[in-house]
Amino acid sequence: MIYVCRKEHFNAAHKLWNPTWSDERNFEVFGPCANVNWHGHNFELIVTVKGLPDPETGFVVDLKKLSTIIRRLVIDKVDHKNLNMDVDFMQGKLASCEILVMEFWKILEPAVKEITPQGGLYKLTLYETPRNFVEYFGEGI
Ligand SMILES: Nc1nc2c(c(=O)[nH]1)N=C([C@H](O)[C@H](O)COP(=O)(O)OP(=O)(O)OP(=O)(O)O)CN2
Repeated sequence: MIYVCRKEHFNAAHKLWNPTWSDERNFEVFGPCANVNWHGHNFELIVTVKGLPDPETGFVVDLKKLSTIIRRLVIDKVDHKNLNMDVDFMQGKLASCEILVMEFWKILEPAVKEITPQGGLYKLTLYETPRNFVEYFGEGI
């Protein structure tokens, strides 16, 4: 098996806030990430596709097609947006990296399968800052 990766970029605003908690509890748990007037990040999303190379193209997946799918289905919906307010699939959800990457998986997995007959989506890696990142393998959905 070969693992093929495509990295995309977006920037977005959010705040970490649990609406069932008091303001005090939110500030205590989330600190500056609960800033009422939001804060922003330069996110990096790495999509890893697993599969076997097609004997006629040598490709596990056409990276141009993969990039187009990621941009159309995910990046265009979150880039320069407020994740709490503007993004349909994040409505009513906590805007952490963990929740975000699980929602990305639900959207991308079927679309990646369509262009990767001999494989499929293997891993999503989401960098929120250069030092904070999460990895997701599609478990528990
Ligand atoms: N498990 C999670 N923990 C945290 C998340 C998250 O999504 N999942 N998010 C945040 C904040 O939104 C943000 O990432 C915090 O940024 P910051 O503390 O500034 O992190 P940096 O890497 O930029 O800065 P350091 O100085 O290296 O801490 C918090 N936790």
